[in-house]
Amino acid sequence: MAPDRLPHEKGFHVSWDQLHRDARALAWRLDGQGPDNGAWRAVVGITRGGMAPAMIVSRELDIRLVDTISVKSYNHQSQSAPVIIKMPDRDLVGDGTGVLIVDDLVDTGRTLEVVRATMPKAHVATVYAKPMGRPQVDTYITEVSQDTWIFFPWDMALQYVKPYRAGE
Ligand SMILES: O=P(O)(O)OC[C@H]1O[C@H](OP(=O)(O)OP(=O)(O)O)[C@H](O)[C@@H]1O
Ligand SMILES: O=c1[nH]c(=O)c2nc[nH]c2[nH]1
Ligand SMILES: [Mg+2]
Repeated sequence: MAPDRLPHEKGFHVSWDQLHRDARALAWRLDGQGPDNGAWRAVVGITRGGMAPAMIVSRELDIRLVDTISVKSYNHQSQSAPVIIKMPDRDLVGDGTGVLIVDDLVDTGRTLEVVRATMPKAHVATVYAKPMGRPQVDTYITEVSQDTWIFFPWDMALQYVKPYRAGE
């Protein structure tokens, strides 16, 4: 008998193509929503996962001022307290007015809590969101359940999979 469940049923696997489409959708949602006649001043990507969507958003919205904030917290799937190990240029971001902070996803919201505290007036956008972290995000595209692990294309490789009904 075939198993009731596919392997990784609670895994959400994102291809480069899917990420590109979802990050573009995020950009289009943010278009015209900035505080200066709809414009955004700068993008700050949260390293490392936020760098790919930050690049796509800044490209779509023609934002040339792009910086990063580096946060370390997860080691594989276990999290410790997030620590900021590199700040963006303070003269560029100020209190965050007109700044778009971009990350690939919010899970518990701990990373964004720490980042928000450094730029309280910034707008926070992620491509994916889990319910616990949603209050930390102003704009996101796709929500997945809390017990789903999102697998990003930079963490995966194409490989052979056995047929669903493998011969005994
Ligand atoms: O909402 P949270 O529970 O804080 O988790 C979300 C953060 O975790 C991941 O980053 P990670 O710390 O794995 O680092 P990376 O981006 O360098 O891979 C992800 O890219 C988010 O930044
Ligand atoms: O690749 C990842 N997928 C996730 O679902 C996740 N949650 C926190 N950090 C994460 N990293
Ligand atoms: Mg990250």
